[in-house]
Amino acid sequence: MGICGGETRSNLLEPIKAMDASKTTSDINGGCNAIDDLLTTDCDGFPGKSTPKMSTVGNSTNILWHKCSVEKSDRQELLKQKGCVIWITGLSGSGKSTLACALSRGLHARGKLTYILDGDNVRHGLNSDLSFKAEDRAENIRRIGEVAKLFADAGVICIASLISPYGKDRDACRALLPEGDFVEVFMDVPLQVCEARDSKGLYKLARAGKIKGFTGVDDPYEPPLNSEIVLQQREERCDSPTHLAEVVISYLEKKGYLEA
Ligand SMILES: Nc1ncnc2c1ncn2[C@@H]1O[C@H](COP(=O)(O)OS(=O)(=O)O)[C@@H](OP(=O)(O)O)[C@H]1O
Ligand SMILES: Nc1ncnc2c1ncn2[C@@H]1O[C@H](COP(=O)(O)OP(=O)(O)O)[C@@H](O)[C@H]1O
Repeated sequence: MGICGGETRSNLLEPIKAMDASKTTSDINGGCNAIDDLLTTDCDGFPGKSTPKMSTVGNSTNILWHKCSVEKSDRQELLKQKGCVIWITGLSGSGKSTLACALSRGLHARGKLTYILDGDNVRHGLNSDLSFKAEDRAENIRRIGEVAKLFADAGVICIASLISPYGKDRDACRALLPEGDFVEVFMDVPLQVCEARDSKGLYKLARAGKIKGFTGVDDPYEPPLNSEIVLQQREERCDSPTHLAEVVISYLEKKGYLEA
């Protein structure tokens, strides 16, 4: 990749300079002081003269990480919040989607940018190729974890709500993020309560043998042991979704995620 036809070096620098008057060109370009430096290093906007070190990740060979001078901290400053992932896990019917929505509403009302990745919804598109067998659930969780990481890097408070039944897969998603940025919320609702709610009629179908491998019925759910937040609901009617959302919002406030 080279400098595009008609664009001069100084043309290309203008948007960088205009971006943040408080930063020096050196700050913005990660320590590159002169245009000649820019041309011999991997700073963004210019190709390096030296051969860059290529990587291999999984089956992707000869790939190169491109760094940009607009960083996560810049986006967080713009949004006046810190990007993170709220990972809501629990049985079907435990109230994950309801909490995700109440949380999004509560944060939106405080001027905070959120985005929900709901298992059910993501399975309508990106993950529509995945079934509910163990390896597909693992892949569902992995992909949602990776997408959530991108949202957090964008500075967004990303709310992932999916059953995510396996501890190993949840922990792998946690490991994708910096310490503290993955907040696991366990909807600790007994199977009997979820089954009594049965808002989609899926438990009934599972008990009748019409859905095979339904979580909690004939497929496992591994309760998390070290969640940042545990929301216990022992009866069908207990804390309102708004109240539960407030518990999560208070946690985020205390940990400094609602300011840049
Ligand atoms: N076999 C089986 N087991 C569990 N759930 C099932 C199944 N088949 C379909 N559904 C519906 O899919 C929703 C769960 O999708 P997830 O992506 O959250 O599941 S997982 O994390 O991959 O286990 C789940 O939604 P929620 O009720 O919101 O959890 C169900 O609507
Ligand atoms: N805090 C709550 N108290 C009582 N009922 C709830 C609560 N949260 C959700 N519900 C009800 O439980 C059912 C399942 O909620 P849902 O959010 O769809 O769960 P999940 O996404 O875990 O399957 C719905 O009928 C919903 O109205």
